[in-house]
Amino acid sequence: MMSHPQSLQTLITEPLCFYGSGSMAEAILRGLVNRAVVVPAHVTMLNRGNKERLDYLVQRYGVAVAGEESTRTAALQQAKVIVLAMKPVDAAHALRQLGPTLTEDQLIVSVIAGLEVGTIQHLLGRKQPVARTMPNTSSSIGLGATGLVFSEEVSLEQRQLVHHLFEAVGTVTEIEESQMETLTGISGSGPAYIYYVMESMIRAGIEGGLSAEQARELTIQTVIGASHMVQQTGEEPAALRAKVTSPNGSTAAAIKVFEDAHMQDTIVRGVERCAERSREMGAALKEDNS
Ligand SMILES: NC(=O)C1=CN([C@@H]2O[C@H](COP(=O)(O)OP(=O)(O)OC[C@H]3O[C@@H](n4cnc5c(N)ncnc54)[C@H](O)[C@@H]3O)[C@@H](O)[C@H]2O)C=CC1
Ligand SMILES: O=C(O)[C@@H]1CCC=N1
Repeated sequence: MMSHPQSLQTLITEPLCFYGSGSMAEAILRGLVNRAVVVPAHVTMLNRGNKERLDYLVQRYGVAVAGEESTRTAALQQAKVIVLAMKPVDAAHALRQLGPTLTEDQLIVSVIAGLEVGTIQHLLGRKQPVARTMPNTSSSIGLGATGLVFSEEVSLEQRQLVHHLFEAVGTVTEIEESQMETLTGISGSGPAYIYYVMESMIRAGIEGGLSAEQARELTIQTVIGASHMVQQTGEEPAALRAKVTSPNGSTAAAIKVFEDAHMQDTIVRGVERCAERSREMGAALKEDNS
């Protein structure tokens, strides 16, 4: 079941700590702050010592930051929810260090691709409550799509809190953990595929003589219109495509070029490869002894 953003947001008052403050952490933070579901002063952002980045986050969002080793430890200890938002390669070391400092009511929310609930608990060295999520960067404008799995240690209140967090920035789909990599291939990485198509359309527009601005605006409106059509009409994309494609017309000519290049199969293979790569990253983390 997919749950949708709520019009009346619940204010999250529990102290949150983003352990890793890069693109994904900022996308979630921006969505939460824009929707006023968190008190920025109750949110602490950590990184490995990039002070400029932390200064920017303070100025832009009014959050608290912890750049020094001592303040980092204190921020992690005080947080009710710790959002793991570092790159997979940095996660094993960070989790091993974090484990011994945790109390049992602290919730770990991971956004890290491939990192399984069992691996998180193994690296922490304890059966901590864990929510494994796969959001995407569209969370920053409230249009994210987040996949979600809970460990059995997560309480009802903690489940609700995680739903509130991610429903504030988009839709939430609770799934089985075995489906997480496929979901990553669709919605976690999916924005990049759409940008890739948009880049190609804009390039073709410019090469055909439109101004860069015209090509960009026409492409944006076309992508917005097409996705809203699928959502609002409830029709299948294939049926909507058929309505655009007059027999022997210009669209049919374009689709023929795509089919000759096996584009659909290529996209399916890309999604499958993304899922496989997430599994590879998860396996590497399982074996990481750093
Ligand atoms: N960018 C995206 O579209 C999505 C990313 N993700 C996941 O989000 C995670 C982060 O990705 P990005 O934000 O793109 O990476 P990023 O490179 O922009 O940010 C990573 C952050 O982690 C910090 N960090 C690393 N090790 C640390 C440590 N030991 N202590 C404190 N801070 C530490 C870095 O300083 C940096 O602030 C990844 O695991 C990725 O799988 C998930 C969904 C979508
Ligand atoms: O490329 C990555 O590894 C992350 C996971 C989903 C989107 N970006």
